[in-house]
Amino acid sequence: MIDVESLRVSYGEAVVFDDFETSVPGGTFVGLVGPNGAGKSTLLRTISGSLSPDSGRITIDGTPVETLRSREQSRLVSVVPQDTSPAFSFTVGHFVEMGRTPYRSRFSPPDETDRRLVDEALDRTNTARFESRAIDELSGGERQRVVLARALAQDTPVILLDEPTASLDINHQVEILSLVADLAASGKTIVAAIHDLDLAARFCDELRLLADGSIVDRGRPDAVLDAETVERAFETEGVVTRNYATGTPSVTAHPSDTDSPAIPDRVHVLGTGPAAARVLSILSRTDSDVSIGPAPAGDVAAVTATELGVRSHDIQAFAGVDADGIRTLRIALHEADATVVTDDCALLDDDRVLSALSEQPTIAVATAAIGGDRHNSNPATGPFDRTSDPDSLLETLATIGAREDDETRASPNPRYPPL
Ligand SMILES: Nc1ncnc2c1ncn2[C@@H]1O[C@H](COP(=O)(O)OP(=O)(O)OP(=O)(O)O)[C@@H](O)[C@H]1O
Repeated sequence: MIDVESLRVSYGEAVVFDDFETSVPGGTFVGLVGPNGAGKSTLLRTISGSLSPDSGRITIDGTPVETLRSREQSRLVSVVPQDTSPAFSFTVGHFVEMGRTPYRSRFSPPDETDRRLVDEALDRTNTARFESRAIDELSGGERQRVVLARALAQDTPVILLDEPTASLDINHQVEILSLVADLAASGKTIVAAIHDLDLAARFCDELRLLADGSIVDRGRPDAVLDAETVERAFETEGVVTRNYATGTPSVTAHPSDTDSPAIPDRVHVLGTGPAAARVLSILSRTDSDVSIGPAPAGDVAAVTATELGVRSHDIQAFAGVDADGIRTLRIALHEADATVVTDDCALLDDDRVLSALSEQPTIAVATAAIGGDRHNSNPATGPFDRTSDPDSLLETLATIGAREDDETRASPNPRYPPL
């Protein structure tokens, strides 16, 4: 258990923390997230004892960190720093063995326990094959895993990591964070500064969201990562949805864009699956009133709609659209100023749906590039203009908005310029 009380830390005149408090329960993996300069590294450095606070107290399992001598500290806390470039050229084996220094007298050779812990650490971080190579000849990602191996060999109850996945490829990111989560599950207390919010949400037991030296929110990842809190901390607009593979929150930041084109007030979306979900996510960044449906309940688009607060006309999964569904669709279309349909939408095979759509300004989004299930390339699919790039969708919608101002919707089947 780590306890941080009334902490004040400054670099010269610049105060980073003032009267800062937090705690990390034993055996948990806590992620420090937040914008650049929030104080994540400073907090890690202070907990590890490498930076002295102006005032306040940090205790680990009840022992104040500042009262510990360096060797005692190193038996309690290991650190994987952000910058892992070593000052000297050691072999990987020798470097990892240094993790055992706090337990050995200066000139004694490594004993059986040292050897076993070093081997285990090399094994668990998948770095045993580098054992005899010089550490400064490894890639940044390989070196990062070796530095984690040293921390494992150090065998401390607390491990602090500053951006442990920064230079790792996606496979090793997941591998290392799974390992860190396993270590927490086996009783270690872990605090890691992590920039990638999706990875933090996926692997951490809890988050501390920091901004400007304060905790904006703390708790389980899905409680902390909501759009409003993320916007407040990062000062940018964000959309929080669910990662369907892992079930954990997924955060997409959208820079506040004051130049985004004016689009129609009400936009209806017809489609299912990831492509329609993406369209919803794009539209949810605008001021438009967005609706979707009919979409099968439980479909990724319907679920995303709920998460984004978009109105959804659900139908039972796998059920076709009955007369009631068509009526609902007609009403939704009538209420909307424009409709966006994904071209993999199975309902485009239904003549009643096509006829309803052709009375409206409609844009068909080609979905092959964005996870569409079924590329419907039949030009007879509909009299709609197509956008092949979903990111240009807003511009195309803006042209509809502009035309709507000039023309009435009197002409059926209106044509709009393709992108
Ligand atoms: N050695 C230093 N000397 C002076 N100011 C520093 C020093 N290290 C950090 N700071 C300042 O302290 C504040 C907190 O920095 P810190 O590195 O802890 O933030 P962070 O949340 O880890 O940021 P990042 O996400 O960019 O790594 C920042 O304003 C930073 O400029």
